[in-house]
Amino acid sequence: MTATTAPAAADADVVLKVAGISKRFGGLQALSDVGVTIRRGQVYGLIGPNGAGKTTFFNVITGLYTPDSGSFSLAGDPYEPTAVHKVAKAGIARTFQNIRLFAEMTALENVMVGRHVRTHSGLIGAVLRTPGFKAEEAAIRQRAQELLEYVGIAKYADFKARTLSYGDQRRLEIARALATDPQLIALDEPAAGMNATEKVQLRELIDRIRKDNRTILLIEHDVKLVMGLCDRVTVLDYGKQIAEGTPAEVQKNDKVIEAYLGTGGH
Ligand SMILES: Nc1ncnc2c1ncn2[C@@H]1O[C@H](COP(=O)(O)OP(=O)(O)OP(=O)(O)O)[C@@H](O)[C@H]1O
Repeated sequence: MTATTAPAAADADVVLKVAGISKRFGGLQALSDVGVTIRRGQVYGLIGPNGAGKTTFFNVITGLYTPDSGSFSLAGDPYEPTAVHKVAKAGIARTFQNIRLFAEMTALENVMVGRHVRTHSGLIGAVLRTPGFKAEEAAIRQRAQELLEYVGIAKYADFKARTLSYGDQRRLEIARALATDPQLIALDEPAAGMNATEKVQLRELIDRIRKDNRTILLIEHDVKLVMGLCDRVTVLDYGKQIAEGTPAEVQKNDKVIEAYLGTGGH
């Protein structure tokens, strides 16, 4: 391979590339020049002590916060993370630390809402119930049902979201995110509040999503889960990226030990 073709080939499987992200809240520099490169099929972890900037980073790349600086590309195309719906359309789906489902809608309907990001009939079609809308709606319903099966909660399809257990609500959020056919699925503390059995099941699900060649960005406080699951990890501390590498590499990093692991975890 020649030197000129190598960079292009090396970048061909890059899903998310962000560089130079900075974000200040008043006098607080929440992110300073943070960048990540995430490749297709990777589970990429973002860890760091409380207040390190993980959620801010997530919020910036998913359009909730406007960064002060930074460049963004998704599957080789630049994207502007200026609004949540634009980011979803561009191909990043996310879940939230505090689950955000439509509590009074059924599990199936929650996933169908996610699918609507990729539909065409729009609001007018929905109101007039045009034939095109009805056919599309049937396809959406079927795909939503398949996704509930995929995450293991098909039997709750007709249950209101609020009646599902905590672990199942998190699975439902993942199904809804997958319904958008994302290039990247960003999971914000998916294991928070889960018991040991639920964590094992979550790990299996994330592994399965990866094997299906999806790409995952993960914020997680459970260091064991992150280290066992992720291909690469970035460690933030006070808004700065203090380490990047494989789990084995970052675990050995002195700055990480001092800033994070050495404190006994958070
Ligand atoms: N909207 C905001 N306005 C002002 N300050 C904010 C805002 N969001 C976050 N911060 C501050 O930015 C810093 C980084 O917070 P962030 O929530 O990103 O950290 P984190 O790593 O996700 O923490 P945790 O693990 O506790 O969720 C913190 O000092 C926080 O208080």
